[in-house]
Amino acid sequence: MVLNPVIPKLSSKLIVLASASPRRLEILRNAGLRFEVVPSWFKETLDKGLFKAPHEYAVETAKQKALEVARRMPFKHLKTPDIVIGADTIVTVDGTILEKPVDKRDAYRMLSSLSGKEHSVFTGVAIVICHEKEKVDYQLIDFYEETKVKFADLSEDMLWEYINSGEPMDKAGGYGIQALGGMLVEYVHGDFFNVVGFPLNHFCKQLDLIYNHSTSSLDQQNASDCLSLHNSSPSPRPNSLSTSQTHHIQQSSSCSPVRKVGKGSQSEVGESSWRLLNSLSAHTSRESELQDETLPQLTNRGQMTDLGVTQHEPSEPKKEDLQQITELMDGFKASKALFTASKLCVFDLLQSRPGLDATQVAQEIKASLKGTECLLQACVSLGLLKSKERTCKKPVYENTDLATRFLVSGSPFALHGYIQHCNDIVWPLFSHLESAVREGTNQHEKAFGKKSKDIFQDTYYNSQEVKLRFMNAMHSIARVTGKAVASAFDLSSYKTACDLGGCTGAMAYEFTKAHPGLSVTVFDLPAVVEMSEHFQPLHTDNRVSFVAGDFFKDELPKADLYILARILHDWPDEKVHILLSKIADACTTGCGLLLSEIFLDEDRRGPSRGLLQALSMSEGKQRSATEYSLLLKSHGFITAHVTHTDNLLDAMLCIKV
Ligand SMILES: C[S@@+](CC[C@H](N)C(=O)[O-])C[C@H]1O[C@@H](n2cnc3c(N)ncnc32)[C@H](O)[C@@H]1O
Repeated sequence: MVLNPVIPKLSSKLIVLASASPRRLEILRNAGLRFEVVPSWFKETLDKGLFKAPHEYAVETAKQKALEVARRMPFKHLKTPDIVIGADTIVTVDGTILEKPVDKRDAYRMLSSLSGKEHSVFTGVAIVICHEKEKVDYQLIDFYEETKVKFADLSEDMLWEYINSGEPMDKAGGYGIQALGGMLVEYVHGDFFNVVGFPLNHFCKQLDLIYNHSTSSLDQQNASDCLSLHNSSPSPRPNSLSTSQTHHIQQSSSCSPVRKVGKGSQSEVGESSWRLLNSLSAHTSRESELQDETLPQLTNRGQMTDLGVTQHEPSEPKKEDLQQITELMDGFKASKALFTASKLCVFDLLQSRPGLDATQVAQEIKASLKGTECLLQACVSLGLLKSKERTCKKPVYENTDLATRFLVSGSPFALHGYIQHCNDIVWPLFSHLESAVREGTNQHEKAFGKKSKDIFQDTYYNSQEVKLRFMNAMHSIARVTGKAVASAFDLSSYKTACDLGGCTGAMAYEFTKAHPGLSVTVFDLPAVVEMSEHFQPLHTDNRVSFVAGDFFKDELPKADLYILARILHDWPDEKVHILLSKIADACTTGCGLLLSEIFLDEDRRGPSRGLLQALSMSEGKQRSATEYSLLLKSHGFITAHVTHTDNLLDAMLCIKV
């Protein structure tokens, strides 16, 4: 087994799979590789027409997926991976590339084009090796594998039975060879795993080449690559990797989708190309962001020895490390300054009257001059306000674009309501965080002087004022996130939807805007529905209606799509099962369930927004996409698509089978 000798060398490395495909995950796990899963946010929208051959498209997509994760992690996850693996599988038949079907009709189109014919399955793989010094450098190895598959003649009945099983939806070419789709296949020529989604054998050969055929450690090797490549034009890879196969080392500053690949048969290891991608460096400090990206990076070669890094005096703390730690220590001060300025309506005031000085602002918000000056200056430092100095006069203030967009209460994306909720509810809970951690219980009694079993009924809807504030908070977040969630999937086959716990209807309105054929019933507690008319948008074509009820107890409105946006994280598994079984009972086969939440990374190391929110949660918990998928699967829903919307919420579309 080629992979085995490599594994010990990889055990200390942070290896990341930039793919949410459970099949790839299983293939690599079964091979004994230890890795984290961080699904790529790269959208598979490259123009296929730009590529001379289909495999070039798959390789480029794999590369962009892996690079997106490699570049995101140092910022979003605050850690740099050692290796990121990206992959993309496509099916080609008669010169057409087939990816994942978007709906049943698309699945039918794909499968009928494969019926009775031989087709090719290509998986492009990219291995990105990251080197973190003052900034992060990347090396890229990419390759692809082709497998030929022949389908039997498929009758209409067979086709539809397979489509209705739900299996085709998240698979390239619309079939899964490892499950029911295996019954459609007459023969396979080449690597079977390649058809499942990952060419394991070719990948192992690549790892072997990288880690076992090096004459020195990879780090050392990479360091010398960095130096030589920074100063030279494209050159062959140094001896350790220059076997009889062809390797291309290029100093590449372009992400051009059309690129040269070594000549050779599809399964030859020599197909891979090596590149040092300086221009794609992720910078770890603000100053380095400002550097000319084309300048060569200085690598202190003197620090490297045969054993790796030499012993040296404890170095001065790095500026960016200090910055990171102080930002964490001061984070609560920044939040509270934002909450206070928002509560005192500073941003609304400066929107209607830009150019006021501190004395005028203090008068208007009825606060002390000293305190107001400090608050305004802090807001300038946080990028929320701009100040203009006037000769011999006091500075005057106005909103930045960020404040105008999100902090002015009348703006379409105003987060004013949510900020007040953070100030009035989340902040007191976090001030008892130590007790929450010690006791493992919610701190409602300490924070608000009363126990809470059901946070909605016992805390949020206890008084009209608190209820409206909570609804305002939900409304503002839904308006910011709603469009991305509503347009994440093709929902054209659904006519009626029910937004369970849809609150003010803000999310429902986004769904009707994004899908002209869809009507949405918002189902929420009576206390909420009675106030919903206060939040209706001015122009509405009445495709949103409201029904009052309790989704744990009452009958759910009939619909062919159910929406659960930011609902399940509030509840423990027992309650989630009660709700899901009610939804499953209301659904017929083919009904959809759209779930929108923050999905935790599978290794639970991020995103920190979700993990921090979990600290103040009472009954509920945050979950990963796989955990949600499994909960839904136990009620007969299979996951068709998962998407990270690049917004505050992720989304998953599941189908009842
Ligand atoms: C966190 S909010 C999410 C609101 C909305 N889905 C969104 O994304 O903006 C949870 C919603 O669930 C509703 N809810 C809580 N318990 C409920 C129950 N037993 N029956 C119906 N709705 C409920 C709340 O009133 C609230 O509107």
